[in-house]
Amino acid sequence: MMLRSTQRTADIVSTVPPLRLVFARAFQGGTFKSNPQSRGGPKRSNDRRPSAAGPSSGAPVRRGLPVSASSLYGESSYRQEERPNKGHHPRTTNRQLAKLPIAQPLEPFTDKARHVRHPKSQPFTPQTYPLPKVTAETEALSSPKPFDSFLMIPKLLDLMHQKYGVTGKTTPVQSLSLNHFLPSFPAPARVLLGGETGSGKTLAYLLPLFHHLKTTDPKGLPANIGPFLTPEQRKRNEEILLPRSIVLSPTHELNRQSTAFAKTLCHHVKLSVVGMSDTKFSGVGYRTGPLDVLLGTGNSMRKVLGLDKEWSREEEDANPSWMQRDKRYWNDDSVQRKYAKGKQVLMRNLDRKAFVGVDNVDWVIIDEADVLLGPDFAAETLSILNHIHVTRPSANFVLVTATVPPSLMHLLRTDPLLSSIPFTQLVSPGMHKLPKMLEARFVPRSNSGNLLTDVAHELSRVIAEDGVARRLKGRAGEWVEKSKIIVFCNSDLKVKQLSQILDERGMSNLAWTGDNGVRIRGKNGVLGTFLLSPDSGLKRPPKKEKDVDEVDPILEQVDAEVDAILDAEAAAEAEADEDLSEEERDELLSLLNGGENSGQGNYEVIDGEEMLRQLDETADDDILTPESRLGEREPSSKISNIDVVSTPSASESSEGLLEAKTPRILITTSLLSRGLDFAPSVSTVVLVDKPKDVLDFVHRAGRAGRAGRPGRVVVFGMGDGKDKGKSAGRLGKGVEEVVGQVTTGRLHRRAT
Ligand SMILES: Nc1ncnc2c1ncn2[C@@H]1O[C@H](COP(=O)(O)OP(=O)(O)OP(=O)(O)O)[C@@H](O)[C@H]1O
Repeated sequence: MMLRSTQRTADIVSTVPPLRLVFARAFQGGTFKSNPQSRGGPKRSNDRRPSAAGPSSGAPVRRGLPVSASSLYGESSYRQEERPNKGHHPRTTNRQLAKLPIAQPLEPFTDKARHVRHPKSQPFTPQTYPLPKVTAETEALSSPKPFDSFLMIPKLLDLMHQKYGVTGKTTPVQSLSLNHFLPSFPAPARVLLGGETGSGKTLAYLLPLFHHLKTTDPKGLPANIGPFLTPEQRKRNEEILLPRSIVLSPTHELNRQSTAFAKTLCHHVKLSVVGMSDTKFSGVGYRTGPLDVLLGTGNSMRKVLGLDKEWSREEEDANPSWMQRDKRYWNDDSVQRKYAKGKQVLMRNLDRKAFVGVDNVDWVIIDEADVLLGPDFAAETLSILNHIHVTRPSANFVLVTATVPPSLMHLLRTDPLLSSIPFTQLVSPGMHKLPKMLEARFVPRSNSGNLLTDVAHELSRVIAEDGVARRLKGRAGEWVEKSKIIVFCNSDLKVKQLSQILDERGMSNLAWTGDNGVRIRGKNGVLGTFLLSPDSGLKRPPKKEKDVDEVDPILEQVDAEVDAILDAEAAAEAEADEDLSEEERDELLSLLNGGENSGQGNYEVIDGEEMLRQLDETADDDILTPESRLGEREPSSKISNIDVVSTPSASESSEGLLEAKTPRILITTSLLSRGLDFAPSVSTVVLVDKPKDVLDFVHRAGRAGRAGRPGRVVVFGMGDGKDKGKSAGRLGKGVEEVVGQVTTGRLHRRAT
């Protein structure tokens, strides 16, 4: 009897994974021994039928079963009628016992053993999901057209004419999007909008969004916004913010830039926009009632929607960023009264941990969808989509991306919500290609072995090269802004190390990492000097024109004042961008030459043409073009009057003089590789470390060469230098071939 009972216990223990684990662990140490043969034998361990041969016929023996184990399952765990012989078992004699095989000791419990018994499921091998073929129809739909070929509202059309001129044309991805959404579209929309970096995807989703928000007939509006509100709706309007559209971005920097751009456009078309510009969400806290567009990162959106249960009031209170911002005003008696109501709303919402209702949401735009629906963020993003879908099943979803990895396509086909309505893929023919005007340059590892010194050296060359080009253009009557460079590293530590090296060389730079103070305060700050201004090309709207749907003017004023203070702080961090004055230059020259009258200096002021001429004389004519000669030259011992090329010895003495200049070099990580629209002055992207994969490469490189402008990407530590100066055409081909097949893994050599 005891034997049968222990047999079953051991069988259960050995086959049901969690139990087996518990028991194996509990009995490790020697008291419990089981015979492994019994598990692999013909009698299936989960087979509850009694053996016809009876309990003693070849049944393995378990010796030393602790009392606790038998009492745990006990005899009562068997129903009486299931027992063989209805519970009457012949007593096992000592002789019978002696004939039974001796139990073999159980193999010690190891991870390996566990792995063998429960092999992990096969790793996910993504299928490849080819992008839609570029057909004659796609070509036609994506061909650039004048903006007035689409039936958008006149105010939007005016804006486009202002920005890109009356002869301006849409980009391919904008044509695809406008053709699909205007004047009407099959609702609810499920659209995947794809185009290469810098191809104008922001407008490709904002134009149809604004058009439809603006043209929706007020009678057809959700009840909370319509003119005839019930008392409940009125109450809800007073309690909570009710956006009609939501735009999600992966980073605060991108969110702030998109918000600034959307606000600029909305000043003209009269739509209300709120961006959760803070790393927390003070911008939303005060506000209630209808709103047209709410922008935020996935995380902040989850918080304001009340989906982030982890978030606590204490955490918010402890955060100095928004508390400082608020206290600055609330400690002032005269304004305190004015904001009492706003404060009340904020505090109440903080307590109930939900600021935003989805009752009116008609549009959800997911920018950089391959990140937000990628392995790291998919769960959070899907929780937002599901939350909205429950209340607003008719909401339109638009996914925007420059790269479509198979994991995204897989999700679109397998996720219950996303697969419920197939996504229409509006993908521009240039998708998965590098921008046409991007030149690639490979810098092999130097023998010195000091990568960061090599990088500093290369940066000097790039600055000198751009300086000469700028000077030559200036002579031809074209004013060109000083060029800027973005350097991507793989770690914050390397960003800081490189920044230090450049500081030591007197090369003013901005190191931007996740823990950057300005970033945490909720501003892009001095980073703004690298970004394209949101209102570039647009006339400023008249001051008195106030947005009709805009929120409380007092709160707007608060925002404006806060912005002014934060801007002033940012400005203090970055002094004005000016050329060296005559005086400064002379001083610098004197320093570099070891003192005014030392007579030992090798430095002089030369202009760009002279620099080119001198370089021409020394360069190897067979290999290099006049432009690339600059790049091949050792750091100059001259100071051009355009840009300063510093050497270590120069930098030591000139440090103080140069550091006040606005940084022309931005050093960062992949944090800034997504979506940000950098100013045309950003001529070059430098990749210090190998990007994580080819997608990462495409996005980093794509910060230059935007909107059809020329740009260059300098890749360190790859190639043998022979690829120098090769155009992006060949490079792009490689990228195109592999980019759609990458989920994770190493960067493909061919793609770089
Ligand atoms: N029709 C157009 N004509 C000329 N320039 C345009 C047009 N549409 C957009 N641009 C410009 O192209 C630049 C890049 O636009 P945008 O930032 O939207 O690119 P993107 O495709 O979103 O890039 P990324 O993939 O890096 O996010 C912007 O400076 C924008 O002003």
